[in-house]
Amino acid sequence: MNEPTTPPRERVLLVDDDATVLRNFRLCLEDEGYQVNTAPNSGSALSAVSRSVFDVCVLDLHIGEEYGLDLLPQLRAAAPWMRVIMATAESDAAIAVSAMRAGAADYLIKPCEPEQLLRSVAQQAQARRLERRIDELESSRGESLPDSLDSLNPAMSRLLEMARQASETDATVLILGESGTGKNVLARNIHLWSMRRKAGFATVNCPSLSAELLESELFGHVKGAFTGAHDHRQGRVQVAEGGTLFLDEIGEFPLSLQPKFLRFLQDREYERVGDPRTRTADVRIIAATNRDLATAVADGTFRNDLYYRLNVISLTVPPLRERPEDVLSIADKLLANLVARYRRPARRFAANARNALLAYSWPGNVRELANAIERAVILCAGEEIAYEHLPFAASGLSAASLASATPRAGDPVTIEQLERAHIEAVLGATPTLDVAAKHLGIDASTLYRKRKSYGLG
Ligand SMILES: Nc1ncnc2c1ncn2[C@@H]1O[C@H](COP(=O)(O)OP(=O)(O)OP(=O)(O)O)[C@@H](O)[C@H]1O
Repeated sequence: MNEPTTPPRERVLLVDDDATVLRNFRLCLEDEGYQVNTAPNSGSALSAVSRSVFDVCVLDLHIGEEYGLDLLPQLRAAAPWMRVIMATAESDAAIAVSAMRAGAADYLIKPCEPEQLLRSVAQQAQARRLERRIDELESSRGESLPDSLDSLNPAMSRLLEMARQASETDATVLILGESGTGKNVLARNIHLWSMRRKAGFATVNCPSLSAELLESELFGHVKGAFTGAHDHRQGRVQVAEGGTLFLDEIGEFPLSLQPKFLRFLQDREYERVGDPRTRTADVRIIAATNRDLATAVADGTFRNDLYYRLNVISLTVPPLRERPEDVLSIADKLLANLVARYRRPARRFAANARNALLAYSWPGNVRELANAIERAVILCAGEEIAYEHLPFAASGLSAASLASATPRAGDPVTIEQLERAHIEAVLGATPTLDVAAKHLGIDASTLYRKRKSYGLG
């Protein structure tokens, strides 16, 4: 049976002085769903690992005049969890052994085929995923809910109360709100508060798949139903039997599949792809989106009848800037989790860090806050996280200018910050993801991943 096809989310750093190699490796990995950054020399590689958290690094042995083996221990010291793949030429193959002794996880002989690069990166990404899973399980032992929810903000408290009430019924719930506000977390909590908690919670990520693959992901298929269907496969609906089916980013659900999904929503009846037998399912449905579904209905990209079927109980999660009361308590909770995960010494925030966390407007919501704290936990060598450990300091922004900061070309900001601002502006000025992707000159799935990683709605 095939595994569900979720794109990898690992972050990969490519270190090489050859721009063509960087470009080719980057495209090849991005096509598979990795988030990729490149560094043409040691200085920018070390600066990248001090700014972001990478899971895998592909490090060339000769970076111009510099020697990859000299950089390896520095990278290992700055990011001990990062798995380094040493790239060497055939003639340097013996050096690969020294690299492995110095802590490299694997080596790659260049020039290599895309499949070899992908295989090696996938192995290391898989190893990181397993390590993270073990860390998460260890740090959540004894806790009943992941990211358990509470709030000091009146609007958010009301929303949580409604969500608790809804969880006692089987009513369909539609969760709305900007990207990164915690819609996934709320959906999972509703499941855990409900009578269905002992059964499965299955997520379907609507935009990451074509209509054909999404149909098979949801409802399953039989062997030979289409080219590539080598095995029978149960769908997410069946995985969620007795429990909850969560449709993330329902606003991107393909129009052609909406009638079949509407019927499923009404009658809980469906057929696997390639199998005429009608099956019934016992699942509770939760859907989420950061799109304005009423506008999508008006544009003709979302069916009216499906919208009304989904919109039985709708919960709109407020953006973080509208619930400043929650920033520090979420930050403290994230700090505790991340410190346990990375085994770092940080225990609290200094006053200047707390003030900066409160002053910033968090356009990427809780996801941006979580990223900022993850980075700070890694950078902070002592017990107290200070202002300089936060990303604002790396951008050269004063605490006073945080609330209104929009980076422009030439500002002392990273390429990622500029890219984020540009993507945000283009998304705001275009009607759909496809049109925005055309403007940006990238494909829609790359834009989808970038939007997610930057926490943009
Ligand atoms: N109350 C919370 N406490 C701790 N972490 C949280 C909380 N809410 C959200 N997060 C974290 O913030 C990140 C974003 O949350 P989530 O994926 O639920 O947002 P979302 O609104 O579903 O985003 P998107 O629209 O992009 O799918 C996750 O890493 C999640 O664990």
